[in-house]
Amino acid sequence: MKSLFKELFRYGRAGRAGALQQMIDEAVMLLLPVAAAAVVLTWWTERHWSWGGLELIAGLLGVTGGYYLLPGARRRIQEWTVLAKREIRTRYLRGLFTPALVDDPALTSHQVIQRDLNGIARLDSFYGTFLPAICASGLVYAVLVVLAVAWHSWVALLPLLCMVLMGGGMMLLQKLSPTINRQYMQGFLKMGGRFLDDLGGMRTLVLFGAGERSAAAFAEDAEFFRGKTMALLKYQLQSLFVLNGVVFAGIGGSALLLAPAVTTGRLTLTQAGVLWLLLAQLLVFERRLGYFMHIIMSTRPALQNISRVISTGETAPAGPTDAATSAPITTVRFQDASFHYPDGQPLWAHVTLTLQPGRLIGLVGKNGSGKSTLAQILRGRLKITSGTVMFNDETATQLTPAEFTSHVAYLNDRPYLFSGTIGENIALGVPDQTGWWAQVQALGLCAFVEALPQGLATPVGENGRFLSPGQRQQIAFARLVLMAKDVYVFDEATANIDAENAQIMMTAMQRLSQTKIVLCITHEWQAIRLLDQINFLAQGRITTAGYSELAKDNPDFKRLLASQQGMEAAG
Ligand SMILES: Nc1ncnc2c1ncn2[C@@H]1O[C@H](COP(=O)(O)OP(=O)(O)OP(=O)(O)O)[C@@H](O)[C@H]1O
Repeated sequence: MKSLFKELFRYGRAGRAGALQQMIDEAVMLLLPVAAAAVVLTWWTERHWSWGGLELIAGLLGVTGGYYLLPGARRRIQEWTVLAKREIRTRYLRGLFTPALVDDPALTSHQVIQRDLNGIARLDSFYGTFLPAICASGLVYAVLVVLAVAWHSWVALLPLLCMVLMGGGMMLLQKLSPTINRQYMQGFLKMGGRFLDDLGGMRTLVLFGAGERSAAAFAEDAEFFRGKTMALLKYQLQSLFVLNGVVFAGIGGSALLLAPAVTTGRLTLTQAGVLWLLLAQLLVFERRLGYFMHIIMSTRPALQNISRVISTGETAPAGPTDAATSAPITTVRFQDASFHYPDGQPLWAHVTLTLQPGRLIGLVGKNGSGKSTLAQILRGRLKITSGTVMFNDETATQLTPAEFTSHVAYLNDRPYLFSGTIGENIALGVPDQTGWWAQVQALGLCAFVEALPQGLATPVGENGRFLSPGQRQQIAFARLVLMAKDVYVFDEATANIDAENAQIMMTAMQRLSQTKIVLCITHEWQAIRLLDQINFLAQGRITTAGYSELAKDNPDFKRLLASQQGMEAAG
């Protein structure tokens, strides 16, 4: 928690000094009513004006009046808050786009929006409440201690006692808090995730007449969230009850304790009044701090995540193009490699295969045999559980996520297109905007663009919905080729597109494989036929051979082909 506060304090540096000035000034202002009370009490008990008190009031008014005459004096805490939040948001968003976090399961869009960006918005309480309250209570407590020592009173110990009582009460309640906060956040994220999902798939819901079922599921999530919100509110009210109870007991109790000191003459009424007012102010600030701790506990998961994303962003290179790119990868070798998911049986074992440019290499196997898992290992997203994977002379474990991103390109059957034009989508990552179209044409990709009236300037619509799936795939393929990677992994990239487009894609893969490592993962008969070398994955083992050899000798391969041909014949 301490390091979290330290980290928050370092943001918005340009506005920090000004904000601290305003905090100190506001804290000093708190002494004004105390000085005024001292003057009034002196006049009431001794029938003369306390000139010292009046001078103090004049001095305080002078200092604070002078400060407030400065332009923007009252807005400095607010300005710092805005600056710090802006910096945190910028660093967080930059961190989100580091290669290491691109596929982080804790950073889905609704988690980013609901938990983290919302968490940043709630940081107002840190800059605008917590720090001013710390500053004010520090000053008031220092004055209280000095006066209590000078007047031989022990009341300066009372705020410490109250703090212990508040802390104890809060700690007891906070034993419950992690569970309550976690469940509340889970409910919030689940409901938000379903909302975004339903919004994205609204047409599908309508088409399948599943709107009512989905509404019922949403209502269930909303009810869960409502229950957890009520639990959180109850817990917050209980905390407030503890905080208020201690504050009021402290204020009332201190008055009762100071009264005998006045009656026995150990303190004058003015001294007792001054001590009591300082105590009351201090306790009110302690209450504010207690409540702040409460808010910070509920924002903690977001803050921890924000801090993780920011530090990953700061330590990793800003993007794939900035990554330390070593020599091009010309060989990838799996040597006696095995893999299993933490909760599963071995998926495949003792795999040995070599990937090099010069021929189109395939990875073939039936659904669930572990092909995509192997692709994730090639991308550095997963690690094998035994054996070795070598990229040139380096083991996969030596490569950083950024290096994987800079060397390995991946395309599955669900690429994302942006709402701009075809040209903008293809040239998305191209720094030099000239000459790229010729590269695309050389692979035989995107020839359909020539027949479009607007050519490359044709809008693609939201996620490419004005285009056919095959056209979308070609654009995504071309976009990757222009990034000039060394290893290309096509994971079922020709699934779900028509035969003509699939043929174009396969031809482009063949051409690309002359200079780059290309691995085509597929279980489609039409695509399998075009592979130069097939790594066939069945029963957890890989057999490497050509098409005709496998089709002749391997019963599992024959079965896969037969079922594929059957399915394709059935349409
Ligand atoms: N993160 C995961 N945790 C546990 N098991 C997983 C995980 N991802 C995949 N699996 C399981 O591993 C097995 C292999 O999955 P994988 O996606 O690699 O197969 P595949 O051959 O690519 O299948 P398909 O052809 O359907 O894409 C499946 O049984 C799958 O359920």
